[in-house]
Amino acid sequence: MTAYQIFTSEQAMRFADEHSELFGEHSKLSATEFGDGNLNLVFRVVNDKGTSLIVKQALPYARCVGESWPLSTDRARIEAEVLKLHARFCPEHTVEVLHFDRALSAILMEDLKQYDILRTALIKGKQFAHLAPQLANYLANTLFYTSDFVLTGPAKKAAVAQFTNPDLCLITEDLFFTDPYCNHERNTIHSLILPSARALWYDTDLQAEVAMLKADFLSKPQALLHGDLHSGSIFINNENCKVIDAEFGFYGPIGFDVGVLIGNLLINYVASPGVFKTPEEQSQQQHYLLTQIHTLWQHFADTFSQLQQTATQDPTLQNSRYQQRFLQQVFTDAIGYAGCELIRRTVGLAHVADLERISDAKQRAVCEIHALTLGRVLILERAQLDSITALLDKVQRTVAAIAAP
Ligand SMILES: Nc1ncnc2c1ncn2[C@@H]1O[C@H](COP(=O)(O)OP(=O)(O)O)[C@@H](O)[C@H]1O
Ligand SMILES: CSC[C@H]1O[C@H](OP(=O)(O)O)[C@H](O)[C@@H]1O
Repeated sequence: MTAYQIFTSEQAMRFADEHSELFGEHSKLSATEFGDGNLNLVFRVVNDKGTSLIVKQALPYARCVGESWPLSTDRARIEAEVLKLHARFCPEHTVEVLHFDRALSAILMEDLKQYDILRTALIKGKQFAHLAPQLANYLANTLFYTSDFVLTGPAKKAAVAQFTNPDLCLITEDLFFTDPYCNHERNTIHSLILPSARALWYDTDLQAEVAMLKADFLSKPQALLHGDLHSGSIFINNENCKVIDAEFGFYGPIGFDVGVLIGNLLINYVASPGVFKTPEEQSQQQHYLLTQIHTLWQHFADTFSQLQQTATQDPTLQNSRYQQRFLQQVFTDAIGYAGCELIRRTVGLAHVADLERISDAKQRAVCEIHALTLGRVLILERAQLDSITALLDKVQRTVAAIAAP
């Protein structure tokens, strides 16, 4: 067993060569580190015929901060095991893991170089009709087949233990639910929105609802979540979507995965006036996003409900009234988590390009205030938003009301 060491390009290349037949013998390999995420090293290893693979290695600290933020490298095991399990239930939309080395905390996986990162595609205004149905499929299958509807009590408890992920869950517990609602040094707040950000620190009604959502995140192990399904964790091209980066995976509330994804589509929605030049382009993009959110929820709910009716193993959970109530609660939870994602990506530590790339500071501030206002409304009013049309109507009305006060 090789002891852990941080890979150089040369070592990443050797790792890929040792664990894949793909390159063949006597291949001339080269490797480049090109990771742009917050946590890990990502290398692309290529041979002289252009065949390539990805090596991802967990550092013993958070890449975006440095050694002052130590982090367990066990996250690489979690990532590899979540991806492999999710691939069992939805292989078409999960990146393929080819090899995992526990000692080196390194994963060898397929290179999705024929795809674009969804966030980049959204910012460029690229539209794909298959985005929502495919991701709904991914969510419904991975979440249903890892839940109590299918697993026996003992199997579920073993799975919860296998995917206990304290370090990465703590990041979400802090960055998602705590920091944005207080004057925390980790926050990054652009000066023009300081009054709106500061209002969050004294908003006890909002803080009470965020506490409810956090308590569920801490104590509702419904299914094996991806745990960080933002638009930088999804690759897309003209035919397909694939999900990567499952290191935040753990057993948590199903609405969290659904909500983070919806939240990211809504971030692009509020950023559209700053990203797109003409009002036509903006409204086309916003229309596209609302249609995708509608399809995402509808397709997710239909697929999940179908699975509940046909594949539930536990006889008690076969009750149809229980199954409908379960799904309705997932929807309510998802709206709340979407609201939290809008807020934390605007004033927390980890910002996103949709808003950050808006070069005009005043325009960016307008979009950021829309994100905070919409996030707050979704968190506070989630229990009243009882259908996807009610949600989308609320999104449009809320943003229009701030745009034209
Ligand atoms: N399988 C892959 N194929 C192609 N590029 C990848 C793959 N996995 C990661 N990347 C690239 O590396 C970047 C960072 O990967 P990610 O898994 O998000 O790292 P982190 O965990 O540090 O956030 C992605 O934005 C993407 O550009
Ligand atoms: C210090 S981690 C901040 C932030 O980064 C993670 O995303 P990613 O690894 O995809 O860049 C996650 O969203 C964390 O909240």
